[in-house]
Formats: sequence, structure tokens, C-alpha cells
Amino acid sequence: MPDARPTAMVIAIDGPAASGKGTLSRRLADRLHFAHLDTGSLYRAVGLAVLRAGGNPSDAAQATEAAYALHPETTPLVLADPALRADEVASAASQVAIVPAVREALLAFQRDFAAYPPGNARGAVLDGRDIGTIVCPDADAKLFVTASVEARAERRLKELRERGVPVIYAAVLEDMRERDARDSQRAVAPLKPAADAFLLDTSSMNADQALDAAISFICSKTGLSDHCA
Ligand SMILES: Nc1ncnc2c1ncn2[C@@H]1O[C@H](COP(=O)(O)OP(=O)(O)O)[C@@H](O)[C@H]1O
Ligand SMILES: Nc1ccn([C@@H]2O[C@H](COP(=O)(O)OP(=O)(O)O)[C@@H](O)[C@H]2O)c(=O)n1
Repeated sequence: MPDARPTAMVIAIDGPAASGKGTLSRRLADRLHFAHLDTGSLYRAVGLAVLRAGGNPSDAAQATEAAYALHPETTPLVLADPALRADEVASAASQVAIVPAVREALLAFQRDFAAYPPGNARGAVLDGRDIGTIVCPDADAKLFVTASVEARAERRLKELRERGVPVIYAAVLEDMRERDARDSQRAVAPLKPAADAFLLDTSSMNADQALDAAISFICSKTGLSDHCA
């Protein structure tokens, strides 16, 4: 039986790779004491499972089988796997994400998280590509976080180098462009801002400035006041 908690508040954060949506979502969830779900990790988990099985992430049947093999009880453990952060896994994620049956398989988990955030939290922040458009179209506040493709490639390059991964700027930029194209042009749930999303371009903002801008929008939109100062 669903529990009798009051309806949870939902903040939807979408945007392209390395726009800063994950950093912003984590910090928002901290500030508001909300639960956070990085939905990209779900697609990465499906991509990684196919790669580990020696399969092809573009094969719809293999991707669908891997998506249905993710179970809510074990998913939190799977999402903590550091292997999810590898660049080839990001690429595999964007290939499995094209498959409508994969998206369908992951939908219930995301909607349940939004409706019944873990830890008895009074709200949830979900970040991804289609949260404001498909997963939670009735979210209380929606943000679409962007930055120029060059700024995003610089950020991802720095992040990968800090983790000791040997990469060059041109390859990261090329990968980002490829993934942007695949995510924006796919037929199902393409990356695009919801009509009622607040557009936040972080190209020349640091993470603190992005958080301040987001908090001020969310507070004015939702009437939340206790964490807004
Ligand atoms: N506003 C910002 N300015 C500069 N770097 C940022 C900003 N927001 C996030 N970052 C850094 O950029 C990288 C990508 O950010 P992340 O939040 O993982 O993006 P996304 O979730 O959109 O892929 C991380 O290394 C993060 O620390
Ligand atoms: N809600 C979501 C989240 C991610 N994805 C897919 O999963 C891939 C990896 O997402 P991510 O958010 O982990 O990627 P980064 O922004 O961290 O690079 C994306 O390129 C999308 O193809 C999606 O289709 N829908």
C-alpha cells in the first residue's frame, strides 16, 4: 500500500552532458533536504551491463533485456559503481537510451522515486534529459541547464584528468558533440527544454552562482521559503 505522506515536491533538472546539472542537483537536494536521483546513472547502468556481457549497446534486444534486469531493490547498489563514470559507458548509455523499450523499463523507477522519495524526504530533485518533459511533466519547478559545448568539453576534460584518465580536448569535444546530436535527435524523449522550464546558461557562471540562480527561481516558483535565504 502506498504510504500516506503528503505529495512530495519535485524539481526537474534537464540539460546536455557536463552542463553542471548533476552538481547543481546534488547541491539543491542538500540545501532543500530533498532526495536526489541522477537518472543518467540508470542509462549508464544499462549500457555498462551490455558492455560487460560483451554485447552491443546499439542492439535493441540486448539493451532492453539489460534494462528489465535492473530491479528497484538492487538499483541503489548498481548506481554506486564507479565504473559508470567511464566515457565509453557514457557513450553506451546514449546508445541504449535511443531504444523506446529501455526508456519504458526505467520510467516506473524514476516516477516512484519522485512520488515517494527515499529517507522520508519531503521532495526530490531528478536530473537527466527528459525529466521535465516526460518523467515528471507536473514537476513543481523545471530548469534546463546549458553551457556552450566548448565550456562543457573543458569541464569534462578537467574532470577526467583529475581522475587520472589520459584524454585530449579534441576527443572530448567530439564525443560531446556526438552525444548532443544523438540525445537531441532521437525520436523518443529527445533532449529539449520543457515549455515551462527556466533556462540557466552556466557558461560563465561558477557552481555557486548557478546554485544561487536556481534557488531564486525555485523559491519564486514554488513559494518555498525556509531554505531560500
Ligand atoms: N557552473 C560550473 N562551472 C564550472 N564547472 C562546473 C560548473 N558546474 C559543474 N562544474 C564541473 O563540471 C563538470 C561536469 O559537471 P556535472 O555536474 O557532472 O555535469 P552534468 O551532470 O551536467 O554532466 C564537473 O567536474 C563539475 O565539477
Ligand atoms: N533522463 C535521461 C538521462 C540520461 N539519458 C541518457 O544517458 C546518457 C548519460 O547521461 P548522463 O546524465 O550520465 O551524462 P552526463 O551528462 O553526466 O555526461 C545521456 O547521454 C543520455 O543519452 C537519457 O536519455 N535520459
